[in-house]
Amino acid sequence: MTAQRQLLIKPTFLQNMLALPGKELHQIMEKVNMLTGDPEPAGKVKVPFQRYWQQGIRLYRLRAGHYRVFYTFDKQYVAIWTLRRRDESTYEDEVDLEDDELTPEELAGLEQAAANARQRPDWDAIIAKMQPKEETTPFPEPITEELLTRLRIPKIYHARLLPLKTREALYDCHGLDDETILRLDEYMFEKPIELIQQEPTLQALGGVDDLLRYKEGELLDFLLKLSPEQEQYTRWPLHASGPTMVKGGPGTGKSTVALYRIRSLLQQLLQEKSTAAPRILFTTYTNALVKSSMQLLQQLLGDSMRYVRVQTADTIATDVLHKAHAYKDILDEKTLQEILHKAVAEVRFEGSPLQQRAQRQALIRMGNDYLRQEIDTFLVAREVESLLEYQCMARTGRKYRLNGLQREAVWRVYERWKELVEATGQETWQQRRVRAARLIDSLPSYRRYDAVVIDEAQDLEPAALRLLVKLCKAPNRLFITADANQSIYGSSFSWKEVHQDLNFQGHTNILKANYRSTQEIDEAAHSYLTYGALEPIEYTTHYVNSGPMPDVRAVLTANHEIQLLKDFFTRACNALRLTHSSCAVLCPSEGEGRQIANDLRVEGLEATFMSGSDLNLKRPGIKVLTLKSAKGLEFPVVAIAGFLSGRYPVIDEQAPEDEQAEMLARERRTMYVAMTRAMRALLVVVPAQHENELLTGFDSTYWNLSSKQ
Ligand SMILES: Nc1ncnc2c1ncn2[C@@H]1O[C@H](COP(=O)(O)OP(=O)(O)OP(=O)(O)O)[C@@H](O)[C@H]1O
Repeated sequence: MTAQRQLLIKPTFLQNMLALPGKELHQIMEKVNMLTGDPEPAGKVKVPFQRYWQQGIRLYRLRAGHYRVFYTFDKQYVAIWTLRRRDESTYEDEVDLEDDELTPEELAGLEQAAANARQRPDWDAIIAKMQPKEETTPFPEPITEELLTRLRIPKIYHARLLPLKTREALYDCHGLDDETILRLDEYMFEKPIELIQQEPTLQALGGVDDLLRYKEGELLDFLLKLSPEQEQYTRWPLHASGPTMVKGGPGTGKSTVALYRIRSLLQQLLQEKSTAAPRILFTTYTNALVKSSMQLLQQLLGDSMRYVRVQTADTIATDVLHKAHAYKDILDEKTLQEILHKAVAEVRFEGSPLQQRAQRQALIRMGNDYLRQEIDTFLVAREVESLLEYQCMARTGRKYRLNGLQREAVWRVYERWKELVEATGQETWQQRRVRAARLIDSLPSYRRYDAVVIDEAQDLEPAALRLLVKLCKAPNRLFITADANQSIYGSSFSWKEVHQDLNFQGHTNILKANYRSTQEIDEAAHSYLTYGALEPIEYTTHYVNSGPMPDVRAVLTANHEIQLLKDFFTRACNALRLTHSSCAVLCPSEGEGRQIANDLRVEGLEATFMSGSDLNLKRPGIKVLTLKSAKGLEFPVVAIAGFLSGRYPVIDEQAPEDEQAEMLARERRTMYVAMTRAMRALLVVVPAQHENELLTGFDSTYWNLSSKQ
């Protein structure tokens, strides 16, 4: 008897299943069950689907009454992709094949064709085929009460849906939620196999029973099937000799692995008799990421979520200060700028008049922005205690070299700045993190965690990391994910410099397959980052998805920009079978973002600007965000726009050249992060009338520039 393979499914198949009437459902479930025992092609019943094999997709189909089940398999699993009603007129190529039983030679020929297949399909041709050819596309069958009930479409929408006759009317119908639109669309018009291929693969651990429970509404979600490479990193043993770090380019699944790692840690801890009730801390960079991680963890852990705390490092730092009765308010931006101006104006230098003049000039050349960065992310965050220490330090990550005299000038300003800040009774975020990391040692009653998982660590300051390390009961229970090239706030530092426990030697792994973006988007973003990268960027070596090349378009006016965005979103949504809720515009600042959201609304598109602290990704319509607040998130369709004012990037032209280069590199990394949020379609809109260093360097090998201008 052959061993049962693991059952995997694509979301499209789940949608198909919902539409099945009861009798057919049982017939299909029997076939699916049978496939997990024996998926090998056999006679006319289970055959390779020739058209897709020639494109390199090893798809098979199985006859099941009035339906066909489309699936792939290997030694370990069977993955069910979709279910289609048999309709001889629609599937002529299948009918041809079906009548001809394949000989072993023909099958070998298909194997060869699949092996030789081009890696990148002709997306222009595929998309052209997906676009509606006529003005209206009628539904192939009427919408009925019975159908809506089977599809689990909420009763409140029925009256609105019953009179609809065309696809366009469905998308134009007000007051429907996106899930309803997509569910009906998917039922009426079959989704192209190329798009189903790009869907994540889910695990039905309980086999067909899980599918039946889903149909009954008892099971709401399925877990993602991780790759063997990812799986391995979720299982790093509890008793490893040191902390673990997982690196990897954007979209390689670092956050996903971190979340699954928690599940595995929890299972291990619960098995260990010595741990009463395990406590695990998961931290990530922003509140928006905290929210989305909590939702995923809830799905992953169910009731065991009670053992996990999800927070930003800053929330924890604040909590520590409250517990230590040492809380201070955070200084606002305006006061901070005034304090720095005052410190620079009042600072007294030592040495000869010539030396004093040289120090003053050094400060002027540096500019206040640079000085502020030096104080915040270097002197305060790295807890430099004396001028001597500062003079001897390697300033890792800072391009602009400072000689002894210049360092002394900065140090004197820093001393005055500290006094002025202290006089306000308030503090900066950097100071708060440092104080919390120190105070935690004086709080033995503050509960430590059995394990700490830190996501997006590249942007955490050393003090925040140190605090998190101290909160973990043992260094080998630390798990960190990071990608230096996505660092958009701080500059790089060495982990061991932060804390002796952060020694990752022998415990650093690199994820190499990108699951989020198409190969075309990821490669285009990499080519753009060539200037600005902090680490070599040739990490990613395998892509799961492919699609058309991303576009760069130049515009002259705001109106032109809005028309371009509107056209891009409409085309992309049509081709990818999505609604506008899957689209995002990423802008350099809140001002530009609000304006674009407003202009899109005037054009009749639902669009909302969302600030970093006010993200609601479930909200229908186009999301408009700043480049920075999109960190860690993802959207199927992304446009980067809002540069017409010519105000970005903000680079102080008075600053020394090295420093300007450093600022530009940071801005380019921010753009890179924004580009890599796109899953399937990406457009960058640049101003036509002025050159901008941030918006140059689009190589035509990777970017579609044909329509630039
Ligand atoms: N094995 C997998 N199969 C299918 N999808 C996956 C797999 N692993 C990750 N994904 C999906 O890929 C996307 C990117 O994953 P994730 O956010 O974990 O990547 P990341 O490396 O943390 O990205 P970034 O650093 O760019 O924020 C998510 O939608 C995730 O669900």
